[in-house]
Amino acid sequence: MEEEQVILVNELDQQIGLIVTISRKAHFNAAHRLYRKDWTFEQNDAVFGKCNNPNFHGHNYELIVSVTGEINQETGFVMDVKFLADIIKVEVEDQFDHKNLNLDVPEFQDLNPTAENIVVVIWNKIRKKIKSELDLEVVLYETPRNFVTYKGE
Ligand SMILES: Nc1nc2c(c(=O)[nH]1)N=C([C@H](O)[C@H](O)COP(=O)(O)OP(=O)(O)OP(=O)(O)O)CN2
Ligand SMILES: [Zn+2]
Repeated sequence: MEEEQVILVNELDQQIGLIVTISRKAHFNAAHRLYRKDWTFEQNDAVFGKCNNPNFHGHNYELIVSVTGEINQETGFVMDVKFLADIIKVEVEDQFDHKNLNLDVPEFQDLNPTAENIVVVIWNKIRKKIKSELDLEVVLYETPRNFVTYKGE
């Protein structure tokens, strides 16, 4: 019995200082139009092509949110993934899902909703809700073949 306890303590000791990444997937469906308000239709057409359709078009966005940090010795968590899921729901899904990004989402009133700009907006919203000692990375798939990554660097 005593021998078992010693082994257990040693195993726990080995976890100290280990850095682990936890990830949570999410998705939202949204419409957008890529264009600049200060350009003519022709200028926008030349740069953004079919994405400049004035009647908008939509994507099934997929998200992978990753948090990296030290394992808490008491809980065994980097952070509770349920807590991360709740942050994503409130900060991203509730704000973006089934919305027109250009018309419905304040962050894109004057910001072109490209995948690059969307991932930075999402990162900033989630960053505010995560402990400062944890690192955050967000990967956003706009289509199954097009995706962007932002780590705040
Ligand atoms: N750098 C970026 N380029 C493009 C973005 C972007 O956000 N950043 N966005 C678009 C459009 O939103 C467009 O709707 C993307 O769709 P599409 O070109 O149809 O992408 P697919 O992966 O479905 O296309 P395939 O070529 O059939 O693989 C364009 N560019
Ligand atoms: Zn698009």
